[in-house]
Amino acid sequence: MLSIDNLHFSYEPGKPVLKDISLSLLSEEKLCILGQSGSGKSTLLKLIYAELQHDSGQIVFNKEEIKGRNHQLLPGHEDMTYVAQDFDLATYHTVAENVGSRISNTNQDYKTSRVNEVLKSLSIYDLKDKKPTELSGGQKQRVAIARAVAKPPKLLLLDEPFSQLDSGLHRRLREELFSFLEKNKIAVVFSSHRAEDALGYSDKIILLKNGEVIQQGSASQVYFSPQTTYVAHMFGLVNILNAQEAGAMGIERNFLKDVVLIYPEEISISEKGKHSGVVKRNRFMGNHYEIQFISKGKLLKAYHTQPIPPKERFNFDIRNYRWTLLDEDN
Ligand SMILES: Nc1ncnc2c1ncn2[C@@H]1O[C@H](COP(=O)(O)OP(=O)(O)OP(=O)(O)O)[C@@H](O)[C@H]1O
Repeated sequence: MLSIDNLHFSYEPGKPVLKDISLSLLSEEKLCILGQSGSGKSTLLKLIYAELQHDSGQIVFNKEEIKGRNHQLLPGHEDMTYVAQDFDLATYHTVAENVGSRISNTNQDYKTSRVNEVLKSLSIYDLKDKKPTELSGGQKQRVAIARAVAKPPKLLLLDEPFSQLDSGLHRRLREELFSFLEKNKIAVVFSSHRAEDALGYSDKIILLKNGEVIQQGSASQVYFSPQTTYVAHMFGLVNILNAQEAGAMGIERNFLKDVVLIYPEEISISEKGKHSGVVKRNRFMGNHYEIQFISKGKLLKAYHTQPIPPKERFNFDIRNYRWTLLDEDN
């Protein structure tokens, strides 16, 4: 349904912001553009929506080329909706009016029931008679998303859809929104700087750094085979061992790669483990403890169900690891 080939874009001549971007998306698929602030996520979404004009490359949506802002009177496409970071709600209209604004008035009963269904699905039914000025940032964000899906598009573009929400509400809305999109068969391209959004909620991830795709694939491909330490660090805590430290752990050298990467959950603490370590400190993380320990002179981190007293010696096994390339930024 969407394919992008060799896309290049710059806001100012000679200062490329997106370089050689290629990706594809099938109907009903979910794609996450993952990257740190300034990596080019919003710019890529704006190009797909033809809010900007790409310098070269091709964007095809539903077999139609999106030629860019200079080639169409208004941005967008009838089968695509876009929720920007500024929401752009109509201030003098109620939440229900905003959400219904893209649904035709020809069948009022349908319109009312569809608006109510969407408001309930996104837990904002109670806000239906309020005006946007009476809402918090997170509530406005949900109203903007509700408006974008009330008349179901084939493709929804979401720029950092959970940025305004605290973590509890973020998890709840994320679950509600993605269930709604799946039920309504709506494909989505969304941007996030948070890897946990990408992991559980996308079929594909593209990882942007300084305007370039540094890796793309399914969530598990990217998680388990990160091409660089930068990619791995996007997913949180990792242990990185240089060749010498890896050798001391009995891990065979891979001469094409720089370092060994081990996720904390890949270290299992057990009496019969073939390595040993001494506990430096424990961190309580709610449903587990992060055990920081020294083994062969290297500080490592593992997860465990219980704390282990500092200075205590224990045994562990490394269940999985992979060699990868060192990225100087991480
Ligand atoms: N209107 C503009 N004019 C010039 N440069 C811009 C403009 N908008 C963004 N940029 C630059 O383009 C680069 C990519 O910005 P973009 O907003 O796409 O990144 P992002 O990954 O979405 O960041 P964030 O997560 O902070 O929104 C940044 O270096 C930014 O400073």
